[in-house]
Amino acid sequence: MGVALEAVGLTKEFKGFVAVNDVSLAVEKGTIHALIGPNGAGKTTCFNLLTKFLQPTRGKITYEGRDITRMAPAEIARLGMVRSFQISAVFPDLTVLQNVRIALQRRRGESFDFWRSEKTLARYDDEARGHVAEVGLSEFEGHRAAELSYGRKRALEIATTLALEPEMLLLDEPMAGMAEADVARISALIRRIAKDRTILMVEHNLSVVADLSDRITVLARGEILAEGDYATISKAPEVIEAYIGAEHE
Ligand SMILES: Nc1ncnc2c1ncn2[C@@H]1O[C@H](COP(=O)(O)OP(=O)(O)OP(=O)(O)O)[C@@H](O)[C@H]1O
Repeated sequence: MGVALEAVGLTKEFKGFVAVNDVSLAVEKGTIHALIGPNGAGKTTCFNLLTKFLQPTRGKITYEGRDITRMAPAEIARLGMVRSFQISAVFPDLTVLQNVRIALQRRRGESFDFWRSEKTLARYDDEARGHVAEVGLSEFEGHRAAELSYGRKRALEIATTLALEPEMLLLDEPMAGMAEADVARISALIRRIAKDRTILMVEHNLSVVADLSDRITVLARGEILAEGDYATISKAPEVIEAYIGAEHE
């Protein structure tokens, strides 16, 4: 299928402290790739580098073969690589459908004064309903976002991200703060949206990682410790040691 996102020699130093050290990884198109590791491993820093929220000290990042190392997050979003939950703000007082409609409007680069013309916006409704259905929120389309359960808010955030028509989604701990029932629902949702998209996620919940990921990169102390499918990495002695060691730190 080919590579969607690739990092070569990615390094980030904070005042001499090396948070990410010479990390190279390739996310294959059409796969779910997870970035895991014990606390302080450098996952968030690495994720912020890949999504261009941080500038690397050294290294190169390419998306679909294009050098994106110096690009801004908005530029790479236009190329089809979108980070969820940060870019797509949810407006609590607007309904589910209105929130997705606004995201559609933003994608088209149209004016943001959505309150003026209900008529103009009505033509987005069909498309918005499609995204709402894709994340399983159809019966809530008229509910204010603020009224939704935590898990459904996350589903709405994903819907607003899908409105940007990403080919690749970067998910930052999609299961964080989720109740057990929501974990199952969001997992199913991620699997569904991954059918024709590429996904890279940082996730702490290892059973979710085991369940969803085609490939996993394990970081520890800023470096890649192991890479492979879950069966492979969960058996690797260095991975077991890093997780156990981290518990005792
Ligand atoms: N802006 C910063 N300035 C200085 N040090 C930083 C900065 N951001 C991160 N670090 C350090 O880099 C290391 C890696 O942090 P990072 O947040 O990337 O790890 P993580 O794997 O995401 O951890 P966690 O699972 O606990 O969120 C940590 O030691 C952290 O203190």
